[in-house]
Amino acid sequence: MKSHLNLENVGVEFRTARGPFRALRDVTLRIERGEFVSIIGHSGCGKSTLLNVVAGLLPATEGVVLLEDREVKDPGPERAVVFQSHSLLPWLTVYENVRMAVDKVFADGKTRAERHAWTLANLERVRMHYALEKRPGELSGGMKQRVGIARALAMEPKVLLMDEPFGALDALTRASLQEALMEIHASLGNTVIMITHDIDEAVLLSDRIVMMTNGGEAGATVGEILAVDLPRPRDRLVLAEKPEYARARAAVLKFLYERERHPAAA
Ligand SMILES: Nc1ncnc2c1ncn2[C@@H]1O[C@H](COP(=O)(O)OP(=O)(O)OP(=O)(O)O)[C@@H](O)[C@H]1O
Repeated sequence: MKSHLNLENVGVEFRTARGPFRALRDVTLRIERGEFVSIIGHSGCGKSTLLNVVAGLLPATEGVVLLEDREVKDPGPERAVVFQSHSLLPWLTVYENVRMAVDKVFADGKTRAERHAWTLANLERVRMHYALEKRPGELSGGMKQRVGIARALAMEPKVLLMDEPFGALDALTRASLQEALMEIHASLGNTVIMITHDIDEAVLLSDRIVMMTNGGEAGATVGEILAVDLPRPRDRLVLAEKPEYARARAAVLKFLYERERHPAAA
């Protein structure tokens, strides 16, 4: 039986001035509807490349990505992406940035009044409804990320793809956005794939953590997959006391550390 999202033997080779460069090989992943999956691995191992293939922004050289049995070939609103640095349009207000996406996706499906209400509802979800008229230049990094998340959610994506969404934020803002993301995930049940460098973040948020090998000449692939069996809703302070949390954390740390010492290990 196929899963909701299937990556089947995905490989990516880039053409460069110095000849072909193999970034990924043989990545096979099955992700269920509503699952929260983190991707972790050393810098440059191919995490963004993998996410871009799922987003439809980059074609796979080999293999396929199937979402509900349909092959992913192009970007689409059912796979919304949130990047590390926000990608809001600076000349539009907070409201307009989200409304534009809503208008694009629901041009036929919703009336003007419904699109207005939907825009506000998504900004409320990330607690940015009090800053509708501000422009990105007037917002903090955390606020911009909130608007980016609202815009992605407003498209009602089947899959939310996040490339180090909180990487550029201070620890407190990061924690508050992690809380917001957990609430949203609990209420909407989206499938989420998130790249992170932060082991605690991965354990706190994920159902499974996909650990990537470094690749080297041969290209990176899935090394290990760790299931995080911690009950939800999760409270970071309570979790910190749980042996399962410490076990999961140690397993990821061990994987990354061993890859650091033996970079070529598959
Ligand atoms: N367009 C491209 N052309 C050639 N090589 C590329 C291209 N994009 C990425 N690469 C190479 O592919 C490899 C994987 O890059 P990628 O950005 O996916 O890594 P990453 O794991 O997301 O890194 P980081 O954690 O530092 O963001 C790197 O060696 C990178 O230099």
